[in-house]
Amino acid sequence: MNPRTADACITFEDLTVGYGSHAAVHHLTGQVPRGALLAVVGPNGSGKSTLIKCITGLLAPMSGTCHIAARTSLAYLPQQSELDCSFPARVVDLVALGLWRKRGLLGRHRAEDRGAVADALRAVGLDGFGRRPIDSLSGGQLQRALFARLLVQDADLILLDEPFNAIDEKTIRDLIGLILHWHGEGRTVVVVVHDLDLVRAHFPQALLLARRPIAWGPSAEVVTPQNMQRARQFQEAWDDDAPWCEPSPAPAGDVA
Ligand SMILES: Nc1ncnc2c1ncn2[C@@H]1O[C@H](COP(=O)(O)OP(=O)(O)OP(=O)(O)O)[C@@H](O)[C@H]1O
Repeated sequence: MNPRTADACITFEDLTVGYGSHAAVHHLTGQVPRGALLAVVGPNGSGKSTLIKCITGLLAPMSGTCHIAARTSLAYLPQQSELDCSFPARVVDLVALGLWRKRGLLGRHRAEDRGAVADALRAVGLDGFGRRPIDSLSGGQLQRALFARLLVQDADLILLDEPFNAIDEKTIRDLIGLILHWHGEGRTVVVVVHDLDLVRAHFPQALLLARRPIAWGPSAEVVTPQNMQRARQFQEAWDDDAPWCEPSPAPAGDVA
């Protein structure tokens, strides 16, 4: 096991996590240093969302540990399919939810908060959309509004689960720009991504999962045809009804 180092933001020690008695991610060991920009990749059902949920604390480890450095504030954007945006709220209300840690859920917003929300809407290209009901937004506009909420949340660790799914190319480019900006500010950003060209182009580090870690390190070394094929083979051969597995050596990551 890797010792926890001072600059680690997230430390996994032989982490296994899943649902009921079914493990979805097995034996993950490694560290995500503060300030890393990490893409989590892998075939469908390979455990990417499960890992993100474990980092947020929504899912407890079945064995091993997932440790977040002390005093790390965390922001999480689930897949859009997990969000219910049918309730009657305006775009400004959705974005202002990012302030709840500062103000509490029912806290009164100050002029500076309204300014922060307006700045965030401008930064994501939604100037003038504040009073629109959220159920009137397109998928791309909604994703921009959710990124505005992340902006006002101002977290040290940002977790994004498939933020580019079903989003037009211009919006993807703009959202990538925001992610790179957060990276430049020294925040730690972990993103589940399906588009491997985006990973190669913009993400310095990648973790390839297929129910267990297949590779972890610089994206150019991880996202290779050989590794992707290994991941697909491993995923296809996976038996969900197999008995509890024994620990096996797996690549440990320590990304910079
Ligand atoms: N709530 C749940 N209850 C039981 N099993 C689940 C649950 N969510 C996911 N799983 C199972 O855990 C495994 C990993 O799922 P997960 O959603 O983490 O994969 P993923 O890599 O994010 O997939 P995708 O790319 O399709 O979003 C799958 O076999 C899935 O069916």
